[in-house]
Amino acid sequence: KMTQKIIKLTVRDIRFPTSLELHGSDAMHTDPDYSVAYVVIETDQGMRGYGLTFTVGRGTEIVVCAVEALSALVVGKSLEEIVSDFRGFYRLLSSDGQMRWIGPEKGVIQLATAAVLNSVWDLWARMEGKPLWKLLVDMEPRKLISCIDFRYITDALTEQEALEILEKAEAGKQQRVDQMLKEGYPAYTTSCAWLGYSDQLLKQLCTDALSEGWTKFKVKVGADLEDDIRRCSLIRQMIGPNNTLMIDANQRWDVGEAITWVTKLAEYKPLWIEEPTCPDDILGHAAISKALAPLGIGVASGEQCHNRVMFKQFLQAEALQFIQIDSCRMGSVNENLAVLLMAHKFKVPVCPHAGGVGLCELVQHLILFDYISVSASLDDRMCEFVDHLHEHFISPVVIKNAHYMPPKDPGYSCEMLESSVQRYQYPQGEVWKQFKKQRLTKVCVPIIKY
Ligand SMILES: C[C@H](O)[C@@H](O)CC(=O)C(=O)O
Ligand SMILES: [Mg+2]
Repeated sequence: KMTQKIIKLTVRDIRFPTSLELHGSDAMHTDPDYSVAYVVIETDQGMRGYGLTFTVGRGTEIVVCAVEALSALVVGKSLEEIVSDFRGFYRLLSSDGQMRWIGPEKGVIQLATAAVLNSVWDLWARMEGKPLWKLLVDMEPRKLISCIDFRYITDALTEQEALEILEKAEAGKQQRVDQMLKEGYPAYTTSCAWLGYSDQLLKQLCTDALSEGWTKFKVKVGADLEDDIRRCSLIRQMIGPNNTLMIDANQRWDVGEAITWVTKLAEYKPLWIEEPTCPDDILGHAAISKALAPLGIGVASGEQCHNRVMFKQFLQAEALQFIQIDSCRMGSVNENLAVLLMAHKFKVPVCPHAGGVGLCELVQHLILFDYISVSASLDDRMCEFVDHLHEHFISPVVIKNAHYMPPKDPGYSCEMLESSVQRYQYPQGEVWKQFKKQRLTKVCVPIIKY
């Protein structure tokens, strides 16, 4: 099976008009249309692998172009060739002598790398007949290590150290698999409190979430302090003192501003402030972490952290207390493995970013692997959940009692319903043609203040 050659790669621009109802809105992304560059690879024997990367609307066409530019590096290869030297293949994609100039390993080209490699991992897991998390959990530590590009991170984590972490976690692995199959992985919800939601909607969604068993909630902040105080106070009252609250500013502030603003929200006892400032400002995050530590508030970031080298520095600078990996921002599973192992060495809990479209479906595999094969701990750990657009996936996430239940279907859970792909393809899908016809260029209610 593994000798099958990949003979075709297609990529499509799929957009969902989520901005109409301000789903996903935050202080910086006021009108996101949750979207994906959706990749399908096909072998000479008709097997398919599915992959995607997430975007928020305009610009997806640029990611599609970048995927097309990478496709020549994949088409013609057999899965055997790829996975027998996955590190080499990762490098081929991320360090192509000409294309690396438009990165390297960041921005659009890294999103495209993620989409392509996600489809390769999906194909591999399908060929093995396992969900991706199980493929990873069953893999020999040495084989896992051979998928990681350690270039630029050996000052923080050597191959030998990574191997030792994985070998040490072999003990008790089966028990943790059984536990996950029974209980699932703990999750928190961001669905109640997008920035553009009214107080009434927030209350309704929070009431529903509490009745469904959610105990951890994230609220968007950062556009207007008075609004933040009102919303945080409302949600804290609703969830009570013992449930967990997190706040997310999506990069809105300068460093000093972040410290003063969050100090004013401290009485609502947030566990973390997420993305307080520019996602590239490592020393800024370190300063914020230091200033907020006496208030018991940690700093979380990662959804726009573009590669392992950035995460390495955040860890070295003690700039984050929660690491938020993302399945579609960095170089797929390969690069996420490096970050999970570094986070473990630096003793920083991983709480993945999910939501968007497809991000929950994908990242659940990585966090299950983290618990079973790396961290062996659930302390201070939880995976984000957002309740949008799961109906477009062939194997949507299963949430039970606020926990992710491990996926059972083979693959990386990336495959979308072909009917959804056709309907939402931009701009030719029926949904977008309809908007054009009605000249309804998606008018958003401007309730977000600047
Ligand atoms: C634009 C996205 O919805 C973003 O707000 C998501 C996010 O920050 C999160 O889920 O965390
Ligand atoms: Mg966020």
